[in-house]
Amino acid sequence: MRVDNHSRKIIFLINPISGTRNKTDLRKLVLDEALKHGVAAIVLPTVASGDYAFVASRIEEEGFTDVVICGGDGSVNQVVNALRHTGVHFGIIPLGSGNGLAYSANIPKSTPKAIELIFTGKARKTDAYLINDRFACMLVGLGFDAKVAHDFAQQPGRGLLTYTQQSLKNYFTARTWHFEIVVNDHVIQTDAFFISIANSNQFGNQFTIAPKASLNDGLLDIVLVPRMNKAILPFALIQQVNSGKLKPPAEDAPNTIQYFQAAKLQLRNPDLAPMHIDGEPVETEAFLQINILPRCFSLIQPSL
Ligand SMILES: Nc1ncnc2c1ncn2[C@@H]1O[C@H](COP(=O)(O)OP(=O)(O)OP(=O)(O)O)[C@@H](O)[C@H]1O
Repeated sequence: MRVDNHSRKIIFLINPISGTRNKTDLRKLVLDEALKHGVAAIVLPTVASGDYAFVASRIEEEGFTDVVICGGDGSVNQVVNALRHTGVHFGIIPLGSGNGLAYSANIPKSTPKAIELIFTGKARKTDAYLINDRFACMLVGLGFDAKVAHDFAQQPGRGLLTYTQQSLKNYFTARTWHFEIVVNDHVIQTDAFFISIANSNQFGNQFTIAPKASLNDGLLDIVLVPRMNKAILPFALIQQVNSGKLKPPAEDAPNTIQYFQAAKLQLRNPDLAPMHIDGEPVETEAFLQINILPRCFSLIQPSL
C-alpha cells in the first residue's frame, strides 16, 4: 500500500545508544521532514526494557498510524513485537551496528534518504517468526555467531569494528555443538559450528549468509555449518554463499554445509549452544519450536 501522507500521524522512536553514528540532529531532521510533508509527528526515546505499553496507549488514544524506529535490529525486534497488534505501519531509520532487516528491505543507509523514504515509500507485509514464544524479524543464530553476540554485548563500544574484533577472537577458539533438527520430514543429527535461521538475506553491513532469503515468502532459510577443518571453513562458507544453492535437507551429509528452506522446524540443542535473536544475546534453550509468522507486520520500503 502506497503511503498516503494526509491521514498519517507518526511516532519516531530514537535509540540513544545504538550503533556509533551521532544522533544529535536526528530529532530536528525527522520533525522538519514531517512538517515538509504535512504530517503530524512526535519523537520519543526507545526503552531498554522493551516495554512499549506507553506507546501502545498513545497509538490507541491519539490515533498514531506509523512508528518509525531509529536504531538497530535489536530495537526493531522489541518495538515491532510490542506494537504489531496495533496495526501501525513500521519504518526504520537504520542507526544500529548491523541493520540487517533495514538493508534486506532496501532501506537506504543514508539517514536523510531513509527519513525521506518514510514519506515516499510503500508499506509491505513482512514475515516474522517465533522461537518457542520469542519473537524474531531477521535472524536467529545458534553457536558461533551467538557466542560473538554474547561477547559483543559485554564490550563498552558498539559498531562494526567491535563486532569484527569479537568475531576474530572467537574464530580461533570456536567449538561445535550437537543439534538434532526435525524439518520437512527429515531428522538431521549434526555437530555444527553454527546454525542460522534467517528471514532476511543479510546480517547487516551487506554480509550475507542466506542469499535466497526473502522477507515475504512465508519461509525461513536455514544454514547449517557442520564440524570441518577450520582452515577450510571460510572458503566453504564463501563458496556456499556465492552459489546460493538451496537443496532439500540431507540426513547423511555430515561434513557439508546445508542450505534449505522451511516454514517450521524443531531443534534439539542438548549442549545448550548459545543463541541470539536479531543480534541480541538471549538465554538459550534445549528445545526450540520455530514457526514462521507470515505477513506479520507492515514495513515501509522503497516503492520500486
Ligand atoms: N533508552 C535506552 N537506553 C539504553 N539502552 C537502550 C535504550 N533503548 C534501547 N536500548 C537497548 O539498545 C539495544 C538495541 O540496540 P539496537 O539494536 O538499536 O542497536 P545495535 O545493537 O547497535 O544495532 P544492531 O542490532 O543493528 O546490531 C537493546 O539492548 C535495547 O534494550
